[in-house]
Amino acid sequence: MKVYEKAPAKINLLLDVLRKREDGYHDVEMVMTMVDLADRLEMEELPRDTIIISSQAGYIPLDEKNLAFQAAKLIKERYEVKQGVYIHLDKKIPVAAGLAGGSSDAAATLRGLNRLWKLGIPDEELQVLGAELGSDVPFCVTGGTAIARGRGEALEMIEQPPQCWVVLAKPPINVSTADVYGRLRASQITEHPSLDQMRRAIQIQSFQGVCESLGNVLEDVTLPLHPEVQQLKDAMLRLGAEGVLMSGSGPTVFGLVSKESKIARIYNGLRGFCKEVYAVRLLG
Ligand SMILES: C[C@](O)(CO)[C@H](O)COP(=O)(O)OP(=O)(O)OC[C@H]1O[C@@H](n2ccc(N)nc2=O)[C@H](O)[C@@H]1O
Ligand SMILES: Nc1ncnc2c1ncn2[C@@H]1O[C@H](COP(=O)(O)OP(=O)(O)OP(=O)(O)O)[C@@H](O)[C@H]1O
Repeated sequence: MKVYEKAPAKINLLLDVLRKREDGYHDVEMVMTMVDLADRLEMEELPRDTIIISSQAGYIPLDEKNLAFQAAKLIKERYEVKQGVYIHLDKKIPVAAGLAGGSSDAAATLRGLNRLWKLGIPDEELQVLGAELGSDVPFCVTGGTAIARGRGEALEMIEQPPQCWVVLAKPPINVSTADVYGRLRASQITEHPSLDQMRRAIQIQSFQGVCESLGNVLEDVTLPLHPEVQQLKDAMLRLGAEGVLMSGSGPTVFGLVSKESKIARIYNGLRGFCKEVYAVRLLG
């Protein structure tokens, strides 16, 4: 038997860091939502007790370092599943981009294997399992739009933001999430984005309000290290995006656009100096 799952990318409309914790993680306040750019996973049961990962993407690990492998191993161990699984990852989300590609693959693996092996695990339990794999995984289990607290695992579901276009552009540089958090001095953050203002803008479905409330304190670390991220933000604004922000720890920048007629200009303008550009919708 085979099951299929879509693993969409996430963006952070807001990312604030409150404090560094004893365990090395940071307490955050984030507003997260999904966009219509997704990896596709195919999962097939194997009679042997083994986990095999394949992918058309040549640049991700296919062994136990792969988050889908780790998710399959975790669910097999916890629920004492003796069968094995073959997982094919059709990667569409850029890797190490700040779009939670690996986390979403892990969450999709948990959902898929729950169905394949008829385990009947409720979403909340999958989220608890997911938190063992990464801070973004619990949100990716259900998707939607959420305020995430704690280290990202404490979720409060909220309504969808007003529908719009999202242009994503990833400059050709690698950014490590651990390195960005490691360089951040939480006590020295002077400007915190307003969660209340973002929540209100979403509540009243104000696109302009959402654009005005975008904020990510990790930009304070990534932008000085990688000036090309700031250049991308400036270019997006110049080309007509109504709100722009770096997603997660970067380096991907997203621009929110209300009118389809503006997309071609922004897309073509960015393609001039950035190979990885996508124009997608928010996942409603
Ligand atoms: C940047 C975001 O992607 C925004 O959604 C997340 O905050 C990070 O989520 P993630 O990639 O799933 O992160 P994890 O795999 O759990 O952690 C990677 C590393 O980032 C740092 N980290 C992560 C989350 C957090 N709240 N505080 C941290 O300090 C830790 O050093 C950790 O070792
Ligand atoms: N299934 C997977 N897909 C992509 N990368 C993976 C996967 N499994 C493990 N990795 C490794 O994880 C690292 C981060 O990749 P990923 O695409 O998840 O980053 P990200 O989008 O920055 O995530 P986040 O936004 O959660 O910080 C890469 O170095 C990659 O080699």
